[in-house]
Amino acid sequence: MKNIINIGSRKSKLAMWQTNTIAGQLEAAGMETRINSMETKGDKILDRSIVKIGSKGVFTEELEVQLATGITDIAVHSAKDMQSQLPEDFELIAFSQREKVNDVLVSDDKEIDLADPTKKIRIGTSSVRRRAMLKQYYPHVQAVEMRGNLQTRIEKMRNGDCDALMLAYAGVKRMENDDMIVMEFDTARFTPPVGQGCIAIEAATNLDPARREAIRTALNDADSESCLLAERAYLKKLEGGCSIPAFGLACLEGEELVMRAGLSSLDGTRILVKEVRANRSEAETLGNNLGEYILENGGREMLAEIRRQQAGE
Ligand SMILES: NCc1[nH]cc(CCC(=O)O)c1CC(=O)O
Repeated sequence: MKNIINIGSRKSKLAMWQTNTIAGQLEAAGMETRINSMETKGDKILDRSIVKIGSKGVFTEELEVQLATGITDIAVHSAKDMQSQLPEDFELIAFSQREKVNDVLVSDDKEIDLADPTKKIRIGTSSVRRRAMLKQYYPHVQAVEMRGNLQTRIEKMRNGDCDALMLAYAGVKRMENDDMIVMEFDTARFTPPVGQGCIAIEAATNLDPARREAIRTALNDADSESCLLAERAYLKKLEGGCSIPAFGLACLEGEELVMRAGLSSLDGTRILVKEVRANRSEAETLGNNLGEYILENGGREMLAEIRRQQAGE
């Protein structure tokens, strides 16, 4: 019995899908698992945007308490929901193989066409990045604030709150709503946020090293890890989490990492973007340098303005 891996997870349907997938991989590697699911602060507060709830790690804090006390060995997260700087004594020990990373438009109206400026289309999203990019590339489209899980959002859309939803393909696919996808956004203009499509495994740094290694061997995808190290180094340089409209995507071309990342102003009128390449062994340096470049070329001022605007909201 003592070799059971205890896994912490949020209770949402997407979180449980991801956790069950991870548990399945551990079981396939010969380990026994037990899932300990809970509602976090971020799941309970649905009437305010994440920016306004204010505290960092609203989806992770309570899971980290369980890791620190040894109630759980690992916690399963969407990589993109993780802060770039984890609290001391915690680390990400594995990254899953990645799902398709792009955003999609979900609607009951198959005829919806964002490119037609005569149509008044309202798109539900709570993401500042998606809001800014929509303003940039489809200025006639209206973004409306929309939180809650995928099922809630689809319900709100059907109640008339909006005409379509902009979401990560990964979540839509995992919830088996991919039959409602009416458009796929290209990653060159709509570059996804750092970590999209990837599941990250968090542990306390005091986790038994043999357990840590066994878990990592069963779960870690080396290609995913290279990309995520670059992307997370970028976000860390910007001192960002999911509340700033930063974006970053690294892909492997052979042994070379190609990374495209940037930052948008909240109103979507300005977008900074840069693409760089390096050998995958330089993943973190690549992300860090790209962050430095963005900061030095207008990003620092843009970030300061974003933080002022968000503080005033
Ligand atoms: N922000 C919430 C969130 N966190 C992870 C996913 C989807 C799965 C993923 O991108 O890994 C979503 C939904 C969305 O943004 O549409």
